[in-house]
Order: sequence, then structure tokens, then C-alpha cells
Amino acid sequence: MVDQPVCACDLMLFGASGDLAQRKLFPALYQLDRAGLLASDSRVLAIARRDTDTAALRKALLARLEEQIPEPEFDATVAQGFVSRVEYLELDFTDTDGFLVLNDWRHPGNQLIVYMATPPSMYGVIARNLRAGGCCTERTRVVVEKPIGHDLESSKVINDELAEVYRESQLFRIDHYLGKETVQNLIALRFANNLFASQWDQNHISHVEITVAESMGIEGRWGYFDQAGQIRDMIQNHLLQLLCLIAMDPPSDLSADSIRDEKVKVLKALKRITPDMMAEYVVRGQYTSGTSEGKPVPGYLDEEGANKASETETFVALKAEIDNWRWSGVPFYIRTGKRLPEKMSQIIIHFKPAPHYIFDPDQKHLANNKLIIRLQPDEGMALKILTKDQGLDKGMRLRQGPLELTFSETFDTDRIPDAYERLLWEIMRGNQYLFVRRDEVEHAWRWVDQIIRNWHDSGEPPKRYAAGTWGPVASIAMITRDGRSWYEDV
Ligand SMILES: NC(=O)C1=CN([C@@H]2O[C@H](COP(=O)(O)OP(=O)(O)OC[C@H]3O[C@@H](n4cnc5c(N)ncnc54)[C@H](OP(=O)(O)O)[C@@H]3O)[C@@H](O)[C@H]2O)C=CC1
Ligand SMILES: O=C1O[C@H](COP(=O)(O)O)[C@@H](O)[C@H](O)[C@H]1O
Repeated sequence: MVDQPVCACDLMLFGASGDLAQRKLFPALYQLDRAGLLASDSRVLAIARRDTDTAALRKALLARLEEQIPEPEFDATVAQGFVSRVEYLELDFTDTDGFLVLNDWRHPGNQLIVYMATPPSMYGVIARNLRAGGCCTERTRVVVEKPIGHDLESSKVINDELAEVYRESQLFRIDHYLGKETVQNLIALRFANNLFASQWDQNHISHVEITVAESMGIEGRWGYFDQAGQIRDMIQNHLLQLLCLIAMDPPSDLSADSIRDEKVKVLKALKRITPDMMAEYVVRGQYTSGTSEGKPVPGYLDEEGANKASETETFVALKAEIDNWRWSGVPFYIRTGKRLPEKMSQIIIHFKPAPHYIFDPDQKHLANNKLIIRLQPDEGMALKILTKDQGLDKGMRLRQGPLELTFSETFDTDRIPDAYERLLWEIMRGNQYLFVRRDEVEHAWRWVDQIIRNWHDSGEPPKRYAAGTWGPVASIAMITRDGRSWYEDV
């Protein structure tokens, strides 16, 4: 079935001058327009503090799109049409009276979408001011970005503020990893293929690895990042969402709540990491100077705007355990960091060996099948299986090779949509299944908070690693102690 535009939408984009709006949201909206998925009378109200007007905004937006969109995807006519949907409103979000004009802009027949691309401290303020300005209907959809708060307590305050004005069914909490095609594919892989469904537990899987590596550093975001650190920026949301999609039980259908109910069960079953477990289960790192993509780069403490005494982590590796029937005894090794050797996200499912081994004992190390799920780049998957090595002189020698599926080659896809295209599209359609429910956010914080508390109580600084390496050696020691190693494609 080919997707069709949904009903006309009025999108109020708060924080339109910010990095997220400029770098992700406007290009994603352009792509939806190019794909014919914006109804002809859909409109965008770009709202920000700066002193500009609609004509200047349109001109700047057009120039930026031309720069950002890869050449074969840039269509000047579509871009012109897209920017003419956008109007500008200068507004300080704390100015309650200023919100009165918003109701006049709205077309009552259009679906109202309020996108808060702002610091989370503004979510409650905007919601209350919209209500005070009479711009708050039962049908409004409200989009908020991660991280929701800094810990469980602050996330509850923000969620309570939103709940004062909107029902949970109106809230679309973004975790952009859920918008990635390859992340959604985890649901298809697991629940459309009975082959895997029957193997997906502690009887057949020995351990799971999840790596989300970035080669970039802090890129001018020091002020935000230093308050968050890698555990709040990446583990609390993206990495725990990936873990949930791998570990959850089959949902009864594809509805938002069926999927989210199963994810919550996983988060609730995550084993607490107590202070005495920290040395064995968690590694925290911070990069020093080194190289990235062949060029020398500064350490975290020498980045622009840095506080030289910061002990914020830019790398985390940890061993998560899930206390339930399916995953008893199966560790999930997770690592994520900035300034690692490459940008790469992958999940490796390590299957247990056959119960009785009859081949050359020297080859026993080959005996575990692995499923390698490449989330980005080179999106696809490979199942490492064993076959007989060919040739008269080989006897029953084994060799390992991949059953390979590279999405771009096999399915001849011309482009993979950016996560924000998918998420904006689902918001317009009113589908919440790729968005995070309040209890998911809170259970994820509960688990992450205890680790942060343990770090704080121990006073131990992060371990250093040179930019361009795979993090502190302690992360290798963590997995080696269990007789395993981080997967390397050789
Ligand atoms: N950037 C990214 O890649 C990602 C961002 N996020 C989240 O998205 C949200 C936005 O992030 P980002 O775009 O980077 O942040 P920025 O700081 O770049 O942008 C924030 C925007 O909010 C506006 N703003 C803040 N306070 C007010 C106010 N009182 N009145 C009017 N405008 C105000 C800013 O306007 P002004 O320019 O005038 O200050 C700016 O337009 C955050 O919650 C962030 O955590 C999540 C994932 C990735
Ligand atoms: O949410 C965030 O994600 C990005 C990484 O996202 P990706 O889609 O490029 O993998 C990360 O760089 C950023 O620090 C974090 O806030």
C-alpha cells in the first residue's frame, strides 16, 4: 500500500531557531513534502525568540535546505513550495499574553501538532501558556524531545506538568532511535520470523552485545552534554530502547500499548546494579586527545567551553541482566561513547553452541552462531553459520561464513528515510507505537539513577581513553572476565 497524505496539519514548532529544528526537523518536513505526504493545506508556524520575519525566515530556510539536502534529493520547486508553508512568529515562551495570537493562526479544521524542540524546562511553560491562550484542544498532539528530565524526580515533574494539560494519548515522546528503519526492523525480525522466535531465549542465546559508537566529539554542545553525560544522553533512552526491543516478549498486536507494555516489563525486570557490583558491571570513561578520521582532536576537557575539572563521562560500558524466565543467565553487554574509532551501531546475538560437539576440537571456538544486526551504517544483517570447508584435503574442516542481507542491495532501496521523517509522519497519522510512554521513561530513569548514584557515592573519576580508541581498556576487561570479547568483524 502506498502512503497517502493524512489530513491537513497545523504544526507549531517551538524552538524553530534551535539546532534540532534546523538540522533535523525542517529537512525531514521537506522530505515528507517531496514524497507527497504533506496535505496541500498543511502549514508550519516556526516560533522562536529571535527578531526576524516570515520572508527572511523563508529565504534562510531555502538556502539551508539547498545546502543540507543531498543533490539528487533537492528539488527546487518542492523546496519553494515547502518554505511557502512556513510562517514565523517571534515569541518568548514565558510571555503568556504572546500566546493569544496562536489561536488565530490555527485553522480549526486542521490537526494541531505542537512540537516542543526546546529545553525540557520549557515544556510545562509552553503547555500552560497554550491552555491560557485557548489553544488547547482535545485533539492536539504534543511532541516532546528526550531527555525528559535529569533523573526520575525531575522527569516526574515534567511529565506531571504535561499531564496537567494533556492526556497521555496526546503525548508523543521522541526517542529518535525508534524512528530508524533498522530499529523498527527488530520488531519484524523477531516477530515475523518464527525461526528466530523459537530460538530467542536463555536456552539458545548465550549473550547479547549492543554497541552504539560515535566518532564525533561534543561538537559545540558542551553546555548541554556536560550536565548529561553519556549515561543520560544515550543509555537512559536509545540503548535501553534497543535492549527492550531485543528482550521483550511478543506483543499481542502492533498497537502502541501492546508494544509499550512489553517494553515496560523488560525495564522493570532489569537487575539493580548495587555498589558492590559496580567494578565488575560498569565502566565509565572520558576521552583525552587523540585522532579522529585521521586528524588530531582535543580531549573532552579541552573542547570549546569546557570546564577543565569536569568528571562527566563520554563513554559507558555495562553488563545488564534481566531477571526473568526468558533471559535468566544471559548478559547484555552494552557500550556507547563519543570519539570512538567509527560511527557504528550494531547488535550481536551470540547463540549457544550445539549441545554435543563432534568436529575438530581445534575449531570449537567457531561453534557459536551469531546474528549481526547492523543498525547503521551499511544497514542489514548477517547470520554467521558453519559449513564444511570445500576440497578433498579438507576432511570435515569447518568454516564460518555469513548469510548476508544488506538492505540497500537486496531490496534496491534508493534511500533510507531519516528517523525524524518517520516520526513526524507517524505523529501526523496519530500512531504512538514509535513513541515512549511515561512509565517507560520513568522505569528507565529508575535503573539509570542507581548507577549514577553509585558513581557519585564512590567518587571515582571516569577512566581516560584516547580519542579514536574503543574506550577504556577496563571495558575490554569487563567482557573478557566472562570469557568473551566485543565482536569484531574480521
Ligand atoms: N540537537 C539535537 O540533535 C537533539 C536535541 N534533542 C532535544 O531537543 C530539544 C532542542 O534541542 P536543540 O535544538 O539542540 O536546542 P537549542 O538550544 O539549539 O534550541 C532551543 C530552542 O529553544 C528556544 N528557546 C529556549 N528558551 C526560549 C524562550 N524562553 N523563548 C523562546 N525561545 C526559547 C531557543 O531560542 P534561542 O535561539 O532564541 O535561544 C531555540 O530556538 C532539547 O530538549 C534537546 O535535548 C534531542 C535529541 C537530539
Ligand atoms: O540523541 C542523541 O543522539 C545522537 C546520536 O544519534 P545518531 O542518530 O546520530 O546515532 C548523539 O550524538 C547525541 O549526543 C544524542 O543527544
